[in-house]
Amino acid sequence: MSDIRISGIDKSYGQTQVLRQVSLSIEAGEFIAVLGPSGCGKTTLLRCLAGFERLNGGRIEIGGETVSAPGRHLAPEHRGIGVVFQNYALWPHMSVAQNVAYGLKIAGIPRSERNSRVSKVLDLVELGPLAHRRPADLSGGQRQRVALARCLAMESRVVLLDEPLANLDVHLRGTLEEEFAAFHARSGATMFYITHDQSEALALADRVAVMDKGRILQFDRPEALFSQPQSETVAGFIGEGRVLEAEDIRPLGDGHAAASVLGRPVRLRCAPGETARRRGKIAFHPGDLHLTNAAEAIPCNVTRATYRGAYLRAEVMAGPAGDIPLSVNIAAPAALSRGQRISLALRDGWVIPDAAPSHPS
Ligand SMILES: Nc1ncnc2c1ncn2[C@@H]1O[C@H](COP(=O)(O)OP(=O)(O)OP(=O)(O)O)[C@@H](O)[C@H]1O
Repeated sequence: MSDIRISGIDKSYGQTQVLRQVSLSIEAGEFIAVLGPSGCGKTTLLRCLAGFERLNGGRIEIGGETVSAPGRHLAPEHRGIGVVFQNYALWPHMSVAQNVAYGLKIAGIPRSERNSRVSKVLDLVELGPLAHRRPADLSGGQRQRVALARCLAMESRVVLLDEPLANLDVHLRGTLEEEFAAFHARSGATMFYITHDQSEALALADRVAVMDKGRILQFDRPEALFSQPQSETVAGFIGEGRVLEAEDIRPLGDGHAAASVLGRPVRLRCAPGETARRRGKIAFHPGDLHLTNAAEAIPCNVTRATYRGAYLRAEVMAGPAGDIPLSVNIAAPAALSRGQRISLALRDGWVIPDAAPSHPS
C-alpha cells in the first residue's frame, strides 16, 4: 500500500524557513493536488517527499515505511516514487524507448523483461510508433507522455508531478489533463500533483491541499474548498471567491444561519458547530448574486459590464454607501450599462468558521 503520511515537517534553507509544520495524510491510490502561489513552498514539499531534500524536523512515511525523519533518510531511488518534472528531464541523446528503459536497466531488470515492459507502456501512452525518436523530435505533449511512460514502466506506486502543464498551450493542457486522469485510473498509483493553477487542481484531484507561506491552510475535496472554505485566504483564493463582513450571525440549527450583509437580511450556510456572533466573515462567489426587484435587495451602481457569451459580467459598487466593489454574472440575454442602478440579492454564502483549524486530515 502506498499511502503517504507527512507529519509536522519543517524545512529551512539557511535562515529562510520554507515549510512550517506541514502535515498531510494521503490514502493509497488517491490523486491529490497541492495548490498555492509562486514561492509558497510547493516544490520544496515535493523534493522532501521524493528524498532530494533532508528535513529539519518531522517525518514522512510511504506505505508504512519511514523514509524521512530525524536520523533517517532513504535515498530517492529506494522510495518507489516516479517524478514527472516540468521540463520532463528526458535524456536528449537517448530514444524514447531508451529513456523509458533506462530506470529499469539501472534497477537491474533483465533485457527481455525490460523490452517487453517498455513496449507495453509505450503502447499504453500511444507512443509505440515513435519509440525510436529522440526527445528533440517530439512535441511537448509527447515528451510529457514519455515521462509518464517511464513512471508506468517502473511500476511506481507514487507519482509526483511538478507543474507538468506549465509552458503548454491551452489545447494541449486539456488533452494532458485527460491523460493524467487516464494514467491514474489505469495505474492506481498515488498521485501528488503540484500546481499554481486552481482549475487544474480542482479538475484533477480527489483532494486539494491549499498552501500559503509554507503552511497547509486546508486539505479538502474541491467542492468543500469552493463552498466551505475554512479561512479568508482559502475563500479568496478559490473560484473568484469574495469575502465580506456580516453582522448579527444567528445559526438556525439546520446548517444555515440568518445574518445581515451590507445592511440586508440574508440566509447563509454554516458549520454545524457555529455559534451566534455579532460579527464574522462570509464567503461567496459571483454566481451567488442575482438581479432582483425584491425590496430587501442590495442597491448597486454598475461601473462596468462585459459581454462574456453565456452571461454578462458586471462590476458594481454596492451597499448603503456605494463603496463595496462586487462582481456578478448575469445570465444572457441581459443589457446593463455603466451608471445603471440595479438591485442584487445574495442567495448563497458560507459563514467562515471563527477559529479555523489549520486543516482536517
Ligand atoms: N535551494 C534553495 N536555497 C535557498 N532557498 C530556496 C531553495 N529552494 C527554494 N528556496 C526558496 O524557498 C521558497 C519556496 O520555494 P519553492 O520552489 O518550494 O516554491 P514554489 O511554491 O514551488 O514556487 P514556484 O511555483 O514559483 O515554483 C522560495 O522563497 C525559494 O526562493
